[in-house]
Amino acid sequence: MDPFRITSTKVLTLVTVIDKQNQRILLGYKKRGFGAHLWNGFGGKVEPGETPKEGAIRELEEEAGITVHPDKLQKTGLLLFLFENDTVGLETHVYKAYEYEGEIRECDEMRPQWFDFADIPYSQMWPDDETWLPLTLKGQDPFFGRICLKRRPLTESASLENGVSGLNPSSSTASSGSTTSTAASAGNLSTTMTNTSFTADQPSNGPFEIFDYHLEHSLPSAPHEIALDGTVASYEN
Ligand SMILES: Nc1nc2c([nH]c(=O)n2[C@H]2C[C@H](O)[C@@H](COP(=O)(O)OP(=O)(O)OP(=O)(O)O)O2)c(=O)[nH]1
Repeated sequence: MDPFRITSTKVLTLVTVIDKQNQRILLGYKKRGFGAHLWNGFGGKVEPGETPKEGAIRELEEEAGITVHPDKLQKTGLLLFLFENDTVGLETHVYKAYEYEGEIRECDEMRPQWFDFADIPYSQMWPDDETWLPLTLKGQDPFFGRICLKRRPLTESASLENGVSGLNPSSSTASSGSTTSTAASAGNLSTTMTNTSFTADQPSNGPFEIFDYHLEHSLPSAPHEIALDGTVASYEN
């Protein structure tokens, strides 16, 4: 049985705010919850009745204190995070914004900070970010990614105990997304990697490591459908 086979998805959002002029990106240090102690974009679960874009705008406001007009929020990708032996996939709608309104502020969940493109703290981010965030920054988007994550070996996780909380990704509640048995779309294959392990001196990017990933640059049109093997049949903007 495929340990990355899913039976349902949860819909999440993730927003990166980019200051093009100064070549920097706004990230937030997650203080608690899923992915705690990692730097990440802003986002979370899409609530019932919300579109992913509406959810993304709400989460950005809640977590960073700033507002982005819907027309200024661009879809940069759709990432499907699959966790070993977890039948719930995280269907994550990824957006970017070059303009915002309001004052950036810290909240009890996130501490925002600007990072120069040259100093993005990948070693303290989810391990897959290094595979797709550069595509956003270089404008090589939108993209679709299927990312399979597995827990790091216990010895490594144990040494991370005080660093990153490794919650069961599907243990929290969220609105449910699509589940279908539709066949996969093809798209332009760009990258595939298997069994990447991290050395002891790069341990800080969370309790998970990449087992395998696939990124492609061509996206089918709406509405998307996630297949049980984690591939996507079409795409929603
Ligand atoms: N960059 C990156 N982000 C990820 C990965 N996996 C993953 O779930 N995320 C993002 C998507 C979401 O923005 C966030 C997890 O959402 P969440 O539902 O736990 O968010 P939350 O703790 O803020 O909860 P809530 O506000 O929705 O209640 O982490 C990943 O591998 N890389």
